[in-house]
Amino acid sequence: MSIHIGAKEGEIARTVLLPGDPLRAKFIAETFLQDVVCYNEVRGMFGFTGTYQGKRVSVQGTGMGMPSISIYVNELITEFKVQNLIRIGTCGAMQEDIHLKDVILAMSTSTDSNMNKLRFNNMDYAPTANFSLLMKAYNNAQKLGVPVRVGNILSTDTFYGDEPDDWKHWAKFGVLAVEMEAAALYTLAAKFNVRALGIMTVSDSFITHEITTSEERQKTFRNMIEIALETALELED
Ligand SMILES: O=P(O)(O)O[C@H]1O[C@H](CO)[C@@H](O)[C@H]1O
Ligand SMILES: O=c1cc[nH]c(=O)[nH]1
Repeated sequence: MSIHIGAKEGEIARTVLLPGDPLRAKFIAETFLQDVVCYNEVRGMFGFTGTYQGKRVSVQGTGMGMPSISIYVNELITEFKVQNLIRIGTCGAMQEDIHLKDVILAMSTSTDSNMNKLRFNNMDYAPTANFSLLMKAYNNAQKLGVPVRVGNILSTDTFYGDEPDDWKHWAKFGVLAVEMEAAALYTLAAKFNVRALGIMTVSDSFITHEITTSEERQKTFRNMIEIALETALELED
């Protein structure tokens, strides 16, 4: 048991899927896993362990933003010995050729957060996905027939920015989409020498101002979740 996760020793699998929304964790556990046990309800941040095609997998909500995910990731790694962390989130598209419901594998993350500036004495660190996880996820997406984009994303501290055009600067430099957690996840995974990857589904577009309906979200989240679970099958404990 850790401060924010009420699981007992051994109740969390070595591979954990990390949605921001704890209700997405519940949906995934109920829809995709067998023999499910809910190991955490602290703060309503549900965590479940079950099996997918016989493989033990956990799914843990992280909340929104880098301070929140950092708490869960720290505890999952240091207290529960988690080795593989796969974020499954939503993001906003910042390029014209990225559309609603597209799936993005975040190879690297830019950020406007100060967390790593503090950590690295005001110098820049480049949070990067684990290549083995990235390659496995890419190959599984191909096998499942799900087209994916691979590239740099933005992890922001501000869902509601002050200036409506702030995102355009990142877009000009090829950043694909924006979310709010991957930079912290990748940094902590590197710090503790474990593996991390972010898989994101586009839920809205900064270009067209379209947003997905809840039905569309549910259906397309399936693609991202299946990529993550098929990847989990290939990982050693
Ligand atoms: O859908 P999730 O995983 O929560 O991810 C995205 O959605 C939230 C903002 O609405 C942020 O957490 C952002 O990263
Ligand atoms: O952080 C996020 C997530 C989804 N869409 C956005 O625009 N931002």
